Amino acid sequence: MKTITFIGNGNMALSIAQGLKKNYKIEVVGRSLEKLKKFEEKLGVEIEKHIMDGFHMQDKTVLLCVKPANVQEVSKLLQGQARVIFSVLAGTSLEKLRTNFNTQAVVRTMPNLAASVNRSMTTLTGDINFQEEAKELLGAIGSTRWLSSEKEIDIATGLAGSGPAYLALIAEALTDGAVKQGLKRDDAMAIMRGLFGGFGELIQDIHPALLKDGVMSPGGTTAAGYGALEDGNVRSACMDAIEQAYKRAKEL
Ligand SMILES: NC(=O)C1=CN([C@@H]2O[C@H](COP(=O)(O)OP(=O)(O)OC[C@H]3O[C@@H](n4cnc5c(N)ncnc54)[C@H](OP(=O)(O)O)[C@@H]3O)[C@@H](O)[C@H]2O)C=CC1
Ligand SMILES: O=C(O)[C@@H]1CCC=N1
Repeated sequence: MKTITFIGNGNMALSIAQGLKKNYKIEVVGRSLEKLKKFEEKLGVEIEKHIMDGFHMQDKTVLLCVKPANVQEVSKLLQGQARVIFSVLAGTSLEKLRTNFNTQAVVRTMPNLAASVNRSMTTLTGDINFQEEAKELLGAIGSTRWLSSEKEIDIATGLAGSGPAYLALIAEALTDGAVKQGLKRDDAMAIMRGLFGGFGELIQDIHPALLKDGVMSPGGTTAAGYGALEDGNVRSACMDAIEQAYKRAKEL
């Protein structure tokens, strides 16, 4: 079994490790043995645990899962030259990764929180020689799409990386709206979850505009509600959200 070396033991590392644990041996490098043990407990399989300071990554296949602000601090603690680093760090350029880390190759990846349920939409870019390996590795946690530039992965970060948070806002707001009109909270939550489950399937094959046309009856309830969303500038706010997320990715 091939070994994947996670550097970082946070949420994203755990979500990805969940998807990989059946087909790969997992090694995790962190700052505290206690946290590494908790990671192992949550993952439910035995892992190799290593402290970051002085860790040798010679010829290893690394999944870098720390925060963008940790790059310099973390890189100073590591020794040896990695075979390849797959980074999940938002907005952190290939150049910055190559400058800080001793590695033969670098690929940027942008998974999302659905990695924990094997349904991540992960975008990829970087060393073209590792395109197939990146697709196979990150394909274990959902769908992948290789992009041809860093600009594109920074934009996609706003769409699919941050996207679950934006959709969660919509989900919570619609549920609150139903509660405000008198629906019980438990019922509203169950209905909202059913809505998102079915919508997730539908949107795979139908253009959003056609899906909307199919729901909206002349003079009906959907048209009434849709008008309120347009009055509230939801469309424009969604487009601004992607713009602001992209802008932020470039600053990281
Ligand atoms: N959350 C998400 O939905 C997504 C996140 N990402 C990216 O994933 C990366 C990790 O995010 P996430 O897992 O959510 O964050 P977490 O906060 O859960 O994990 C961060 C990890 O970095 C480690 N760390 C923090 N500070 C330092 C430091 N100074 N030196 C060494 N290690 C440090 C933490 O160690 P310790 O446990 O010891 O504190 C922890 O293991 C980020 O770069 C983010 O851009 C990408 C896509 C989606
Ligand atoms: O908010 C962030 O910066 C990270 C990247 C995408 C999702 N979470």
